[in-house]
Amino acid sequence: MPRTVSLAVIPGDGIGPEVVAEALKVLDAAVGAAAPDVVFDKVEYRLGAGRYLDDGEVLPAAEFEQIKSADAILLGAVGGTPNDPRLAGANIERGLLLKLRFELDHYVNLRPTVVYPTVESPLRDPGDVDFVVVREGTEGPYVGNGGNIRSGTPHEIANEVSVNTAYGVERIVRFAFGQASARRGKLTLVHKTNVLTFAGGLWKRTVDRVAADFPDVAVDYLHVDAATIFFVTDPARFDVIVTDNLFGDILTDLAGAISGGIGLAASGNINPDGTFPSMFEPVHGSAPDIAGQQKADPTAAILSVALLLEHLGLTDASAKVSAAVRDDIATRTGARPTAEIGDAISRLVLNS
Ligand SMILES: NC(=O)c1ccc[n+]([C@@H]2O[C@H](COP(=O)([O-])OP(=O)(O)OC[C@H]3O[C@@H](n4cnc5c(N)ncnc54)[C@H](O)[C@@H]3O)[C@@H](O)[C@H]2O)c1
Ligand SMILES: CC(C)[C@H](C(=O)O)[C@@H](O)C(=O)O
Ligand SMILES: [Mg+2]
Repeated sequence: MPRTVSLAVIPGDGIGPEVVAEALKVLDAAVGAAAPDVVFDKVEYRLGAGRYLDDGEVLPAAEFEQIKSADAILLGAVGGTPNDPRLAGANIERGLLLKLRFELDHYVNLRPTVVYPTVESPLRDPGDVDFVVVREGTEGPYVGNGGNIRSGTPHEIANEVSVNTAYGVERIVRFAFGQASARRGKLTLVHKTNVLTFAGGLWKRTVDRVAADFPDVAVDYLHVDAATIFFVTDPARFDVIVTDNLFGDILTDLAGAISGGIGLAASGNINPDGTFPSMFEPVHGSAPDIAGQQKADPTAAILSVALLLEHLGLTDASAKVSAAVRDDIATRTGARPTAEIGDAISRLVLNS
């Protein structure tokens, strides 16, 4: 009996559909080559800013229920041009993307960074860079715990309060220790404990306590501002970084930039207990400035497929995708259209 995997596909807006088309090409190639007994049953959902502008819907309940029952989700990118007034009432990011992450309890936002030896990194000599940011995905300043008074007046007061629970911090910290233990045994907590003493204190105490269960892991701490220095001057020092939702968001765009471009940065929004489907997506957004021009690098979406395959236990297929990306990057000389990159990586997968 073939195994069937139901995959919800949300191409989204801007470059989202362009990069997802290439990611699916590579997925099909990898599954054909390394997991021929697995059938991917893909269902596409047209969600995002474009859909909202068409019919006013952000995430209809019926579609959400279907997505929730899938085995996994592949997402391109959602959102329009930043600050487009037509989207002000919708808040696609919160109403769609964050709703999926929160409702599907994607408390692990896993964002790996590798600087491939031949890649054009803006760093002159990045060294052997291979780290993973374990970003908390369901708490922090992202929860919408805020409000304002006297809106629009010179006396407006706006609050956006970060929520950090002992339960939420402990589960992400434990996951990060597990990752470090399986990798090179080094965990760096990144926070801002010198100023955010309440939230930072909880994170620091949790790391110190959980450390006792992982004697094989060496623990380090950096304030987030200092961490940005080391991302540029010595990124090879990192193995696993654990941090909150907002710091993790910012650090992983920087990680993408140092690794040779945001078009290379993949991510997994993971529900480790498997109660809900995990969601895989590039770190980048819908890039309205280059949309529709075949200028987007689909590698981040393709590497997100590698994370998806690994999550589903299809490790050979996942390894083929990662190896094909590595080989493609090794021969890159200049800009290529989006589809050409997807075709080249698919060929490498099939020939491996
Ligand atoms: N996961 C998501 O769906 C997601 C993530 C980030 C931003 N967004 C949304 O996307 C929209 C645009 O956001 P932004 O401009 O801040 O960030 P962005 O990541 O879309 O773009 C930032 C810069 O990176 C470039 N870039 C991004 N992806 C690229 C790729 N694959 N290849 C080559 N260049 C690439 C863009 O051209 C742009 O110059 C906003 O609506 C934002 O909210 C969505
Ligand atoms: C679009 C936005 C809500 C999202 C985030 O902040 O998490 C994005 O920047 C990301 O990194 O996935
Ligand atoms: Mg981001």
